[in-house]
Amino acid sequence: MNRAVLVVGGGLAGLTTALRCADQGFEVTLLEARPRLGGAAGSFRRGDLDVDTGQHVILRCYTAYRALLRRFGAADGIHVQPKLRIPVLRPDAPPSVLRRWQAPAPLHLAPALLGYRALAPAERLGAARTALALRALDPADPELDEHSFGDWLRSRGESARAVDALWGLLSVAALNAQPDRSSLALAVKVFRTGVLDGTDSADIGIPRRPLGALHDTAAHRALHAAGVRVLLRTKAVGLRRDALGWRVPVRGRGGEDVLNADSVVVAVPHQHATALLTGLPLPAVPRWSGLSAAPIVNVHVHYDRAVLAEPMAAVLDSPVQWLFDRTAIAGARHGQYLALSLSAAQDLLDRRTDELRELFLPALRDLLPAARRARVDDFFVTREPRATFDQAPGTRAMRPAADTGLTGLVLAGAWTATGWPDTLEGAVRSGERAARVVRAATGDARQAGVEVSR
Ligand SMILES: Cc1cc2nc3c(=O)[nH]c(=O)nc-3n(C[C@H](O)[C@H](O)[C@H](O)COP(=O)(O)OP(=O)(O)OC[C@H]3O[C@@H](n4cnc5c(N)ncnc54)[C@H](O)[C@@H]3O)c2cc1C
Repeated sequence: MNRAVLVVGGGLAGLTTALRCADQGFEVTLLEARPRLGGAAGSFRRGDLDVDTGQHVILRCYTAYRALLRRFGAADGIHVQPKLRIPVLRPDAPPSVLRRWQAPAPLHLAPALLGYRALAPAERLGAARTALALRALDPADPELDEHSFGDWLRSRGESARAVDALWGLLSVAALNAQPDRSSLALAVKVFRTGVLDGTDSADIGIPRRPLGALHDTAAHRALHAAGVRVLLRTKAVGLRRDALGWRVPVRGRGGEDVLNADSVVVAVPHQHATALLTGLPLPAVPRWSGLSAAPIVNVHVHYDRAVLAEPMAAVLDSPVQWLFDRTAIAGARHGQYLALSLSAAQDLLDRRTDELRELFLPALRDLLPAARRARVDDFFVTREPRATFDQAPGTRAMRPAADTGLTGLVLAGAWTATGWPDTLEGAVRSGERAARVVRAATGDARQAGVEVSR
């Protein structure tokens, strides 16, 4: 068996690939261009605060991601609520709560839909009917990916209010796109796997430690224990093959070098993969070059006192979308530190911090009476212009398989063809798949359980 595997990219996809390949007996080197592991799901320090590059939320149905955290010895780093409960705030209106029952699916959602005060009673009944129709759709049906979620909802008779205040409330956060810009196939995946098919699938998990503690510190320990060599601040700048295997020129703190490997797993975002693989005969590259990116903006507000009584809340009829209390997670020593997660944030990305301050502080005062009397001690903004790929109709055909068709060259990443949206769960599943392809191509394909082209 050819033993040396090089994994390029230390996000969740690369971390998973590296661990799985090491478990299979390969000699694994993991390259990461940044000084830390975790990719899009990391943290940085600002004064006394540990700030996540973007607030992340998981669902109980993220089984692969949660298994990876267990492998990191960090399963307690996420608190999963015992039963789905989402407070929904509106300015000048009493809050609603979306919650589930302990009943067989889809009955578990009856109270959430029928008691949801943000919709009129007829809209709630309509939404219950739409949920049943959605449950009959197959997310793997390629035809669904040709349509937008918004068009499909309207074809079912959903009102603009229901699209916005119920379906969009969840799908914008899950797909980082408005319903009219979201692939119906991916929306079906989100609502079936994430909400409708299992009683407890949608129970929400929120990190109770900074993402860096989970995906960098704890990941390093697991990689070390598995014998993976980790090279940080080391960027792959090309890729070529000769008779002896793959050659990967890299640039790092020590200057330039060329690393050799029998297999290379490219686990970098799609734009980087395109640049890295230029010149190789890969028919999938022109297809995935059609993928574009969508931004997420986080607005961070540190108040001198508590203003939000919930660990998190969704918001309607306001520029605020979702609110998270990050005080304890970030190690804030006083007051309350909130993060506002703003998905599909194309309109906010280029606005100056003082403009966002003028927009969001009054919006928070409208939602949270205690914020009207509170002093703002810190206000800052984090912007991720390429947070996810743009999960629009037609993107299914652009997402490549792990197996590139070139022996020993494998793809991973949340943007590859996982069937999942661009999420932590998709990233981890892509890494698992990539490790199976590496093994199949170099060793016992039958045992790996995958088909590989040669
Ligand atoms: C603000 C924000 C909020 C999000 N919220 C959620 C959420 O709530 N729930 C959820 O499930 N998902 C969420 N996501 C999506 C989730 O973070 C991603 O799907 C996932 O982290 C992607 O992992 P990945 O390994 O595929 O890619 P990445 O995390 O992008 O990792 C790729 C790595 O490759 C490295 N790299 C790139 N080029 C090179 C090179 N040439 N050489 C070496 N290294 C290289 C990069 O530095 C990076 O570390 C969010 C993302 C963002 C940005």
